[in-house]
Amino acid sequence: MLKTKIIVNLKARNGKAEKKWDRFKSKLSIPFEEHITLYPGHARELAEEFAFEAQERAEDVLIVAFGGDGTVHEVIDGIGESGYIRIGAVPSGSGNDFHRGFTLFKNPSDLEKYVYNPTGDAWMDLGRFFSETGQYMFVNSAGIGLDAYIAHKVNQSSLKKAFNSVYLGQLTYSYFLFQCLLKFRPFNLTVQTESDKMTFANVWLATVSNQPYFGGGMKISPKSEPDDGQIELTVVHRLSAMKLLVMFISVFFGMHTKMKEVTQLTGKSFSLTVDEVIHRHADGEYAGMTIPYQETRFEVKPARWKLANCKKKAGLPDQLFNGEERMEKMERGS
Ligand SMILES: Nc1ncnc2c1ncn2[C@@H]1O[C@H](COP(=O)(O)OP(=O)(O)OP(=O)(O)O)[C@@H](O)[C@H]1O
Repeated sequence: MLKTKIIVNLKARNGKAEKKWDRFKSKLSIPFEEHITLYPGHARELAEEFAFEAQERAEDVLIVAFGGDGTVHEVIDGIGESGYIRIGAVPSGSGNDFHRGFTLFKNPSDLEKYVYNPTGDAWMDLGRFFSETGQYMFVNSAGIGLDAYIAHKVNQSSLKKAFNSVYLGQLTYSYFLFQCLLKFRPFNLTVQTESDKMTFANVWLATVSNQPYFGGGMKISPKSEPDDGQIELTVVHRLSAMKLLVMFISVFFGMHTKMKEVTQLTGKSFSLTVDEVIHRHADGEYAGMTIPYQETRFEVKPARWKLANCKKKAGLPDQLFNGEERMEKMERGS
């Protein structure tokens, strides 16, 4: 039976995760370790420690992130590139975009079945970005502009709690969209791809996606596949505040891609340079501000973490090689 460690953020969904955890735990009959996070960043530290232990013991371990996107982000950041760790998740946050883009454990019995018979694991890509002010990773998406500004306001606000208390957590982002729209000033953007350089005027947001969803269920990047070794850049530019609102509504259905003001590119890296001080985010968490005319380089790291219980066909044949061999193969480009 696979060793199982569950990292639980009781503070997720403004504390509502606690009740869910009590119910979930009471129905589990497999042996597992429970690790409650005590402060922001604790999930990352725990995951790092578990990955280190697994490496030392050459032992496969399942780490389940019980929380929202922030908790999953920390856990995946913490494990580094360990080939011994499989990541699972139980959606218990407000937005839960991770859980829309990746397979998860919907209930205790899903988890138990997997632990008795751990099949269907698949290597998933990781996004990273680098700038003068720091280095960040992302599992779902990262970006510059209005989306980052909204994410920052949402995370700071006590209204998130109010929405969560009436089970409308995923509407928080939409609510703040209206507010931030009035304050935010579009910027100019230069994008350097692997083969091309392009400029965009009056940009509202530039988002880099590893999976389709962001902002609590908006399908911003319908083509994104988290195991294809590529990332997608979405640039929303040259449109009025009113049309931007229409675009955000159409995003829920993935229809915005037909608008001429929405440009989508696929690649392995994108260097973005803006002419203003603009908010950035990584998986919906504040990730510093841009420095005007200094680039932020986004890139994909293919097959860097292993998703448990993956229901879709994996991009890489996981069964064929272990973590170290996998890294060697990738470095050799095979
Ligand atoms: N004991 C704790 N006290 C305070 N904050 C914590 C604690 N444990 C974890 N956190 C922080 O809680 C934050 C929010 O968690 P998480 O993102 O999982 O839930 P959420 O915000 O409700 O969901 P989502 O991100 O899906 O909208 C994370 O940034 C995490 O670092």
